[in-house]
Amino acid sequence: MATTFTSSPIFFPSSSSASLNRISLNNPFKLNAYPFSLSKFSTNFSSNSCSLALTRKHPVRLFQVRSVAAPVETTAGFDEMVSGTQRKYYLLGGKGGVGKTSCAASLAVKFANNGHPTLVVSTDPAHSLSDSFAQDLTGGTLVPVEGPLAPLFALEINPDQAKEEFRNASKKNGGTGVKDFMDGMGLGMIVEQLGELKLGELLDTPPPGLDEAIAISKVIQFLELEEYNKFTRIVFDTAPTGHTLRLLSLPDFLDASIGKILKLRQKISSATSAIKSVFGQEENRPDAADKLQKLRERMIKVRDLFRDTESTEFVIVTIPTVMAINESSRLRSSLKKENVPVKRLVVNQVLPPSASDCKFCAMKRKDQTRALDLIETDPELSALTVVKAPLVDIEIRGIPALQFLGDMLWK
Ligand SMILES: Nc1ncnc2c1ncn2[C@@H]1O[C@H](COP(=O)(O)OP(=O)(O)OP(=O)(O)O)[C@@H](O)[C@H]1O
Repeated sequence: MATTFTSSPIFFPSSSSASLNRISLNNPFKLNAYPFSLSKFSTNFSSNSCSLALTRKHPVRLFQVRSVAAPVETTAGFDEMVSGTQRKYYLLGGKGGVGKTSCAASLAVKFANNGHPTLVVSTDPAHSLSDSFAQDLTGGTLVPVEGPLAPLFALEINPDQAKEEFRNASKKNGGTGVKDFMDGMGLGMIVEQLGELKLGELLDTPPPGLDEAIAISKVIQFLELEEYNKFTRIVFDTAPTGHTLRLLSLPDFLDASIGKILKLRQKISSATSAIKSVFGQEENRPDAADKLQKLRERMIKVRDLFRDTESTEFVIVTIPTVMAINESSRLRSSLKKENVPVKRLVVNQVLPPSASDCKFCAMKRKDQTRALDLIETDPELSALTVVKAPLVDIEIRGIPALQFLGDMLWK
């Protein structure tokens, strides 16, 4: 017997009858990878919504359909993004709250629906992947995302845990613990040299961006594992702009610090056997210096990854406000200085055209147009491919909503 119940809204890209007409009564269509056939259809254009009854074998599902913005004209060049099976990395970043997670999640879903085994990673200390996918993806390990056609996995890096590992490795090799120990041994000169490194203090009061650097180096560590070989697309949902900018210079800084520590460690360990024991020479225990050396290598990989034009692209996400666009311009300038490849600028939450006489909307649209015009004259942004995504009238959460956003955005 058929059952009737309400489910989450499904979305169609336009309020126009043309869009809705595409669904004809006898025409089965695919929703979230399941075949449905349409049995009943009623509209109410005055409230911008309509109801559908969808039949899948016996049960009847009732959906609310909201009409939203017309699709945007500029295309992101998704064909180029999706082509090839060699691994590609997409880092999405921008000002806080502009829709980085929504855009990153929608891109990951689109890659997976196009056959790429995909990994979406959050390195933002304030994770929101679970909220965006409406699935529990926490835990700091690979978690499968239910819904897309090809495998999609999510990884939310726990920055505190990653930082703790780093702190432990470096303390054994010249951080505050060793400094205190050698101070007690009266090794003044070495203590002074260690003082210069200031790594202990750095980890006690980390500068913004350090979490992000360590989280990304943790991802690199994961990528060395065999189970990660299958991913041909890796999408990063990064922390807001400020973090990202500082992050860019951190790998070099940390690489230099770790390099110094390793050199110093070599000098010290040959000086006295007492000091040697501090650095963990016990049998069956991995040498802390090896761990530190690995971390250093990963930092170099992070730095190289950011700058590899063949495999990596940083996509700037913004919204049509003067403040956000100015910030995007500064971000692009810094990324350019650091040789990080950028080709696309996503302008999210653009008000769709409307025939209504809403004064607030008209003012807001004018304001957005002014901001959008800025992009055309901005020396940093004007050369980028600008992709606009409309502001939709409900929150983007869950796979169907991300598919909907992705289909408008990544074309
Ligand atoms: N085009 C859109 N239309 C309507 N709502 C949107 C759109 N894009 C994003 N949102 C909503 O805006 C909110 C913020 O989006 P999101 O979490 O993706 O931003 P963020 O840049 O990742 O934020 P943060 O900087 O806090 O990590 C969410 O509630 C999301 O559903």
